Amino acid sequence: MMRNTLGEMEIRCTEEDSRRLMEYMRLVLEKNQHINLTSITDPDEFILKHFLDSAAVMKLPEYRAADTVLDLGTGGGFPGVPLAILTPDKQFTLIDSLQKRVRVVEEMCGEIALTNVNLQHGRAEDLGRDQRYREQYDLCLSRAVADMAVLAEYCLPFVKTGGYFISYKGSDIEEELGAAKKAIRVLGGRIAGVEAVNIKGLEHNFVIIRKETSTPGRYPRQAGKPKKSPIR
Ligand SMILES: C[S@@+](CC[C@H](N)C(=O)[O-])C[C@H]1O[C@@H](n2cnc3c(N)ncnc32)[C@H](O)[C@@H]1O
Repeated sequence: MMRNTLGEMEIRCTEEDSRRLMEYMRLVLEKNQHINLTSITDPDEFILKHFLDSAAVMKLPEYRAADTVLDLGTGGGFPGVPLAILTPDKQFTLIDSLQKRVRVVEEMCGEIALTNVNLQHGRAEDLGRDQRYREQYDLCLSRAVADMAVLAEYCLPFVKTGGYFISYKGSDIEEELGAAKKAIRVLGGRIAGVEAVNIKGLEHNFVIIRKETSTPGRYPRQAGKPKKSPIR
């Protein structure tokens, strides 16, 4: 079902890619018994919500154009790991603030011999001020991490001017997006578009933000602050 659906979405998935994705699912479900990586344990649902949903971004030109991709708040490796499997020509950095998850995802990537992924433990607010990460990426992705205004402060500092931040959001985003407009602008971004996707009845939106100007040096604020008092 996975390869057929990816084919319908015009996303290339070789037999080897498919084998690796299935092995990654097996590993996640196995590790999930000891450390919380996902609430989804049914294989069909896992394929839909973790693999197909993650891969849907591949049809966007802003994704295709990127060489370096950051996944902020990757959790069990989503969307970063499936994307790294399906687009081996891109370099991925996967960040999460929970060290145990980072270690396990790193181990699982090793087991499926993924060479285009780097795992980094840390909070967005700290790494976004670190010159090794700040404004180094063509594209930053994030799924299910925070509200849009908070997410803009987590993600935009990592993006090069001229690059993009794409957020995976649900179907109802107007209010959230309206409340994030100021934050996006202040951090150097501009909403370039919202792309609706429907994968086998699963509806969501990609919010596409272009980084127009460099993020002012005072952002991101110290750890905890963006969530506690989002820029409004
Ligand atoms: C609900 S999980 C989503 C995981 C994954 N992106 C997915 O869609 O399945 C949110 C993740 O974001 C991480 N996170 C939350 N705040 C963060 C921050 N400020 N910096 C880095 N990671 C953060 C959490 O540790 C958690 O693993």
